[in-house]
Amino acid sequence: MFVCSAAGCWTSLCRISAPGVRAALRAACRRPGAEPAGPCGRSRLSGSWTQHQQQQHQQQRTSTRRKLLRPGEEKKSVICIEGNIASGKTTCLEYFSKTSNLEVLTEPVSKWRNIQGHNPLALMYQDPVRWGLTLQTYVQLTMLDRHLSTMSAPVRMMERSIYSAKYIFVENLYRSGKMPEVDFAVLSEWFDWITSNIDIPVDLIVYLQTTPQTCYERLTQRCREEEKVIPLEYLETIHQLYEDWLINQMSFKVPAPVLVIPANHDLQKMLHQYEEHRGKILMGSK
Ligand SMILES: Nc1ncnc2c1ncn2[C@@H]1O[C@H](COP(=O)(O)OP(=O)(O)O)[C@@H](O)[C@H]1O
Ligand SMILES: Nc1ccn([C@H]2C[C@H](O)[C@@H](COP(=O)(O)O)O2)c(=O)n1
Repeated sequence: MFVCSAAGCWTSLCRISAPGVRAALRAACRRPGAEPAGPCGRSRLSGSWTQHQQQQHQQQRTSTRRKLLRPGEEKKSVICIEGNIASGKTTCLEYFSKTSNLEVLTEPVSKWRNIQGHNPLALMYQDPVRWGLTLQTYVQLTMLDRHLSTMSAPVRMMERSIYSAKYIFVENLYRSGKMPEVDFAVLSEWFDWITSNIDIPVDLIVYLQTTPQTCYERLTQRCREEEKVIPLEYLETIHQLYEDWLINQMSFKVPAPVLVIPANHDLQKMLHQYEEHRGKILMGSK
């Protein structure tokens, strides 16, 4: 059972600027006995839905949504586009942004590059041991804010998620010895609290599967100032973490079914694949 001291919570909530996060934290705090809404461990889809997966998925969605939907309220779907750095996520979102009744939310990278005149993304790449916690705390807050923002269309397609922030990037910093244990513990407790007390619906994960080499070439071509220090080995580690999470499903719980799209191809072939998979991506989330 979740219990909180309202006065204590308000003191700390006042410091949080993201309004969506503040509202959700407040709502969660007012819900003694609120049920944890953590990851559910659904499995991977490679090209097609199995009947069992579809039934399980539908049952889970129905039972969750039954509690939340009011009469006449529209059913909404959230699709998260996941993949390595420079795998083509933003390009994919751009393509789908022309779809009607769909909103796209890119990762708030501009915020990570500029918070009140500071650039925690650049600081993290320069000195991960010192600044990893700073960046990842802000990533966690801004991703939560993205997840909780009011939907303006029945379908939302968003870049990455609060889950990959923790399971891929925080995990990588910690495992590579670049995040002190105490920093990892603080971030983990925040993450566990959030995912146990706040409903973060994800209906489908689309995994853009690339080789690290392809990402390295695209990253070099994109030429983002902060990322010039990234070596191929970094992308290889991120790739392996993604594969263990979404393909092998042996590291962390997967919060939604996974649709894998091979993404090493040139742009034209990628757009063709998106068109080919459009139904599965948009209807698969229903
Ligand atoms: N299929 C593709 N083939 C070649 N270049 C691509 C392809 N998709 C994206 N790019 C380019 O690669 C870079 C990274 O793509 P982007 O969509 O920003 O990746 P992400 O959002 O995953 O970091 C950009 O310069 C983009 O124009
Ligand atoms: N939790 C995170 C999420 C992202 N980053 C870094 C990785 C990239 O340099 C940049 C944006 O990623 P992209 O959208 O280009 O794949 O942010 C991170 O360090 N931690």
